[in-house]
Amino acid sequence: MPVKIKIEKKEKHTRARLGKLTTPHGEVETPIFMPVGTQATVKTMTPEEVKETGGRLVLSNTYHLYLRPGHDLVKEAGGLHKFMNWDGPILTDSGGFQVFSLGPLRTITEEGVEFRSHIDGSKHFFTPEKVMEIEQALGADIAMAFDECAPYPCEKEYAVAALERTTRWAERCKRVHKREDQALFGIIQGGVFPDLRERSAKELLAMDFPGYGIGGLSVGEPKELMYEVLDQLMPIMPEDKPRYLMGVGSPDCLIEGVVRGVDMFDCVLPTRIARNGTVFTHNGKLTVRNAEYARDFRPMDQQCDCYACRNYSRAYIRHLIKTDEILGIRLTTIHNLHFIQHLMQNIRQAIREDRLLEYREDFLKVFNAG
Ligand SMILES: Nc1nc2cc3nc(NCCc4ccc(CCO)cc4)[nH]c3cc2c(=O)[nH]1
Repeated sequence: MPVKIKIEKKEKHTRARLGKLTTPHGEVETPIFMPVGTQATVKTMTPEEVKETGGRLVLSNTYHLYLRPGHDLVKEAGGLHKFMNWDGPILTDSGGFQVFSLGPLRTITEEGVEFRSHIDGSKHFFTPEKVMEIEQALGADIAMAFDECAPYPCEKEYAVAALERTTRWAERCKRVHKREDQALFGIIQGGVFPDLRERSAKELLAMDFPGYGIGGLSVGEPKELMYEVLDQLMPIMPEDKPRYLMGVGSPDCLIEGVVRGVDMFDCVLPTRIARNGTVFTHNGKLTVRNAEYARDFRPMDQQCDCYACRNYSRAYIRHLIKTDEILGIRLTTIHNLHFIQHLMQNIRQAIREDRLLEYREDFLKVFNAG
């Protein structure tokens, strides 16, 4: 059993759990936020810097690495860990979300998805079997099944068809997945329809995957609707398997997801907005590139002890970003990753002390007031 979760403590007033996720590349604490390294790098960060901010498990992406540099090249390099010099656990998403996001550039059939590369328009065909070949070549500790992520909004019939195909493709993934040191996670679909979510979960739980992604969310639906789907879905999830809410999220969504029993999260948000010159602070978001900070010699967040906040001012970081100096987005990235990991550390401590609801109230009162 290469990947398993051990629940250390259940929070008294919520469904939140404190756990330890064991993988072939080490053990990590949950709830966990996983920085996204789509093309085998957490953008602008060295692996040491990712670790320094608190990152322990990083994501990479099958679709992107298949297109560039190619999974065969990564395999030849000794696999993803060696290639990107990351000695901790890695999770690869299957590309289900990417190929479905290509819109008109893709054709879905029962066999698989024909799509055109977003880079050069060349034609490719992903089947569950092909995606398993790619993920096994990349060698992540956790590989996500090839699924069909229904858009939001969509007709219930569409969500049914996507759920049913996702179940059939999960079977096909499981049948060809042979790598013993890699855990294959199923992905639950079903759109925002509680009955479909329950059906998708039950069909995939019957296949006994070591962990489960909750897909089809954070695709444009209102946050309250996502929370409602989780309220209905989480009670039927097994206690002893990791629950991974894919593509989430912002600080409020992370807290709300943990309250509802989610163990694992990933999102490009912290690193993406950092490159646009926006950072999280305990008072909410701050766009440090704005003119109002030109002569502001305070740190980005006066309550933050990250490398960027200990050594540089808003004025300096704004100057770097305005002049396209690469150090600027490196500093905002370091800060945002540190901010999110520090939030997860506070959440884990609040679970230990059975005061997660108080923590949620205190954090959001100040964060949302900003
Ligand atoms: N295989 C698979 N992967 C997924 C990845 C996802 N990622 C999301 N949401 C991410 C949304 C997202 C995208 C960009 C930004 C930055 C904006 O500045 C923030 C969030 N939902 C997702 C659903 C699925 C899914 O069903 N199946």
